[in-house]
Amino acid sequence: MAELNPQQMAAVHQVHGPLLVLAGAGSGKTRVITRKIVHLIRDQQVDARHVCAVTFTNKAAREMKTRVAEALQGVQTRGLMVSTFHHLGLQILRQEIHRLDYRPGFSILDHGDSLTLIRGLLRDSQGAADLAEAIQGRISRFKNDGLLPEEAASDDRIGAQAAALYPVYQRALHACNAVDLDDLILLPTRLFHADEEARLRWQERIRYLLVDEYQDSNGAQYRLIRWLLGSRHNLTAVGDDDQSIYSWRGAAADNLYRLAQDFPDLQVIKLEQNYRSTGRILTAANALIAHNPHLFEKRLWSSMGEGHILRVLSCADESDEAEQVVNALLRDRFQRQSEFRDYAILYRSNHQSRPFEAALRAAHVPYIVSGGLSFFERAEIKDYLAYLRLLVNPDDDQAFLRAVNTPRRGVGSATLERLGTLAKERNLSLFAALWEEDLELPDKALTALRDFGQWLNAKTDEVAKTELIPALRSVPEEIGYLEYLRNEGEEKAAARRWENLQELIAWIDRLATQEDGPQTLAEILNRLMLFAVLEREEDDDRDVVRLSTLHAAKGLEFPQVFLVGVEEELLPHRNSETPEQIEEERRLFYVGITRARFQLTLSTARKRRRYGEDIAPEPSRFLQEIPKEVMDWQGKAEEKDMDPAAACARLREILGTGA
Ligand SMILES: Nc1ncnc2c1ncn2[C@@H]1O[C@H](COP(=O)(O)OP(=O)(O)OP(=O)(O)O)[C@@H](O)[C@H]1O
Ligand SMILES: [Mg+2]
Repeated sequence: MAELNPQQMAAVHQVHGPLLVLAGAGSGKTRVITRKIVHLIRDQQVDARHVCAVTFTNKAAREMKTRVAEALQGVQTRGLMVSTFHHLGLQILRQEIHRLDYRPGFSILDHGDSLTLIRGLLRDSQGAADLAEAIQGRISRFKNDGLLPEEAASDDRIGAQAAALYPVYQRALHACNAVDLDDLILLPTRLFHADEEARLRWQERIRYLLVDEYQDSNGAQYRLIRWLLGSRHNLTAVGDDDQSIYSWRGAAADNLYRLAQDFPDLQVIKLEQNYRSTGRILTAANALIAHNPHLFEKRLWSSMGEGHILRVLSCADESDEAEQVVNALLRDRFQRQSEFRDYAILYRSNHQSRPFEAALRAAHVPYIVSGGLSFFERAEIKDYLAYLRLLVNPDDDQAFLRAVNTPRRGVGSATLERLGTLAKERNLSLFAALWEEDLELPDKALTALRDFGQWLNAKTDEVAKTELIPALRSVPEEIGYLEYLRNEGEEKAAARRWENLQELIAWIDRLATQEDGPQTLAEILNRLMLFAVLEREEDDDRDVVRLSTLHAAKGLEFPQVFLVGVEEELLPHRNSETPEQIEEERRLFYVGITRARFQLTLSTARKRRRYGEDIAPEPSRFLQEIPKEVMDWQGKAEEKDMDPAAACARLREILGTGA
């Protein structure tokens, strides 16, 4: 247990009862969790299958597993659970979902599929189409707050509509044996509420529960924690109220207070030494966050020396900003002989990555965008996954609708409507309805539909009885997908999309051959859908610069951080109006600053294009909250616009026209 300070040590050694470690960024909270897992298994001889740790991202889970395995060196860790809340929920549902009257092999709907479903339901009750998204958000919010369909209520109009639709939506999901992302947490809580046997089984299994980034857990997750703890109360929660950045997703720092209320014997440990960042970075972070209300005063200190001064690049416009940042990065890398992976470029909103990607590409710098447009949002990937989903769960109506006409099989919308009506009348899935004897359709359409159904049946058989990967590999060929792609677009685009598909299949192959990886198609698909809806699997080993939103950077650290677009409207985001929203934006900035270990560079632009217009943004108000003496503004002097006559003369000079 080397390399733990006395407070960390105390947190690791307090094995029984509820414990909250409440501490600022970089103070070693995540390390406490990792070391505690090791302590439980190695020193306390707890069987690894009784230990469960919850992290905020899959990436963090992978990292933690690796660290634990390194420290345990060969000690048995089979059954150890380290995963996100969603993954934990999925694990529970995989074993128990039949007890909630779903069939095994259920589908997980992504955001888009769930929206389509809601649109369909709204059409029946004549709502405007653009309402669907608002309603989806509100239903998701109910679920995140831990509310069951019968518990949801709201005073405002859209909320009331959402509360009314929630049970209908839930029945529709159930009818196609599907769950949405929020259900991965909510359904286990419903199960544990109603089913004592299942509850006892899981309480017996998970005897030690450790939760990282606790401040961002939501109401549903809190319920799940409570159920899992049972009467043992062996909870280690670590968090930082100053890093709570998901209140829009129903996460409530309230969960911090709730712990104190619900567990009178709660122990609280504070950590104050920061092991990540140099002094000036911490001075900036401390001063900034002091502008927010606090649970208690946290003054982080570091023994790493004062370090570099914070650079602020004042840039002409967004492409200048990208160029300056990439130049600074390359210069720095050359001087320090460091690696690309030491650098991160962080921003508030996804769209801000574009100029940086362009500049990095131009400079031949390898990079990866996290939290960006996912591989899984591509049409060819969704098409193929729709087929796989049907092979596992033919009643997945969303997948059916996608697959039945991709590639086209001559099944028109009139046919599908007929089928849909019959399915609804009889409470059947679309797939089940197509075998109904009195399905009245023109011969050609009926044959096309049933041919498709028969192909699906035969393929499902093949998947069950023969080797999995070859059976999956032949799907695109059997359905004529390459020709379809060629008819859809140019040859080059078709080739690229075909390649994406091959990449996916190769990945599935890798997943299936991994030791303790998923084995059946249902398991593989569940795993893929989790990546697809939550985050992309990332190739962590590559030496690349990381581009990331501030949200997706939580918990990570980098020697060099560029935090770009530190302007009003961007950070704080222009949708933030209330004092509470501004506080959340400040926390987001705090999270960004505290990712940096040795050097932090901030940047602003004097001109930006927005909605086709040039605007002149102001530097973020947050910059004024950072003490001047730790900041060095660069390039501010060139701020003056050139006067037009001088510019003209200069141009003539360059062109050598003299006219
Ligand atoms: N006692 C210690 N001695 C030396 N280094 C430590 C110690 N504790 C933590 N560290 C290192 O400090 C860095 C920050 O630790 P960690 O990521 O656990 O902090 P955290 O509190 O989880 O931060 P965040 O709030 O950003 O999630 C890591 O590089 C970690 O290895
Ligand atoms: Mg952490």
